[in-house]
Amino acid sequence: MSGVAILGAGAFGTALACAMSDRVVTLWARDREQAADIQARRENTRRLPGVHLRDTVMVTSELGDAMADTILLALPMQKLAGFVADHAAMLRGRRLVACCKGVDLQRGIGPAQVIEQALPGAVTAILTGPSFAADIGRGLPTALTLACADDAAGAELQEQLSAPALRLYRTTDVTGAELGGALKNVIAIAAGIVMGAGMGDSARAALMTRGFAEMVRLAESAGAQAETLSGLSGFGDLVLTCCSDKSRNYRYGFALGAGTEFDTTTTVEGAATAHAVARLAREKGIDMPLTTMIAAVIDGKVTVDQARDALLSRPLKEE
Ligand SMILES: NC(=O)C1=CN([C@@H]2O[C@H](COP(=O)(O)OP(=O)(O)OC[C@H]3O[C@@H](n4cnc5c(N)ncnc54)[C@H](OP(=O)(O)O)[C@@H]3O)[C@@H](O)[C@H]2O)C=CC1
Ligand SMILES: O=C(CO)COP(=O)(O)O
Repeated sequence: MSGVAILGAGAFGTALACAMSDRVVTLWARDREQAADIQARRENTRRLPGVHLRDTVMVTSELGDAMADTILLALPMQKLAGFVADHAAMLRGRRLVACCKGVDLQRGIGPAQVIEQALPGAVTAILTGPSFAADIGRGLPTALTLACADDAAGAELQEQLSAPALRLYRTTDVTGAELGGALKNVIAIAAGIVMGAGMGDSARAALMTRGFAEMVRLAESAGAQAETLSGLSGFGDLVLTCCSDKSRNYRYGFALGAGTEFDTTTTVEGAATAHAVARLAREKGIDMPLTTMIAAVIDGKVTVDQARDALLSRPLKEE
């Protein structure tokens, strides 16, 4: 057994399958009809329409047929714990690369720890960084971070998962990489709110900068290195997601700011993560005013105007 399998045929899993289709790669969808449809049409019309899958991408709904030595888990963050617990026997002994961005709401931990709790001793890694599925799927150049605490295993994964248009950088700072990816989604919601409410580009730049300060503060308190947050998985993804309406987190925030409807079935990782992180910040005594305010706006506990006024009237301080 060798090779790569991607579990989760959402937008990102499908895009990664496209990027790695210079070799045979397996894509697993939980829905039998959807798997058959993607396999026959060579297109995931539900999650990534308009992107063609080469014949080297094998699509299946049989999990047993999607087992390889390296497994990419491309599921929403809040579904990861249940999935790895349900399929622990099948996943044991494989290298597991989490591709999701977020903090588990119930457990207050990131994807690597979620996997390690279900599968103690597993080789786990994180694949994260600035990358819209639509861009990757179209073969546009993308650079991502591959984080693995075991540097030798990380180097092997870096070689194995790099592809012609997908350039992977490596780090052993798993906590920094996963917190960068998780927290930038919360700030992207905030950036969307700012733009949706018409507060302007300058306000967005201020918010991104102060949001980045919060990201570094929390990550350092969790043992991460500040430089990791300045890399692709933190700063890189923050810029991408706060400045593009291709981002679902940004679009969700925009709808909150503009007071318009938003499709609640859309995957918006920053919403649950805002609550998980606001709780962590409270417990650890870390000052995270933006994240805390975003969680309150999402819950409808404060309005966008109240949030703006409260943030602007905080005591003046050094930068
Ligand atoms: N889209 C993007 O541009 C990027 C996304 N990511 C990250 O990738 C992760 C996945 O996002 P994305 O692919 O976009 O999300 P999508 O909403 O496009 O797809 C989610 C996928 O997960 C499947 N799924 C949901 N719940 C379960 C479950 N319990 N068991 C098995 N499969 C399940 C869905 O299946 P079904 O269709 O049957 O509901 C669907 O295939 C997120 O953490 C996101 O932050 C990272 C970088 C870029
Ligand atoms: O993480 C992403 C880009 O790097 C995708 O962002 P959204 O989940 O907000 O669409």
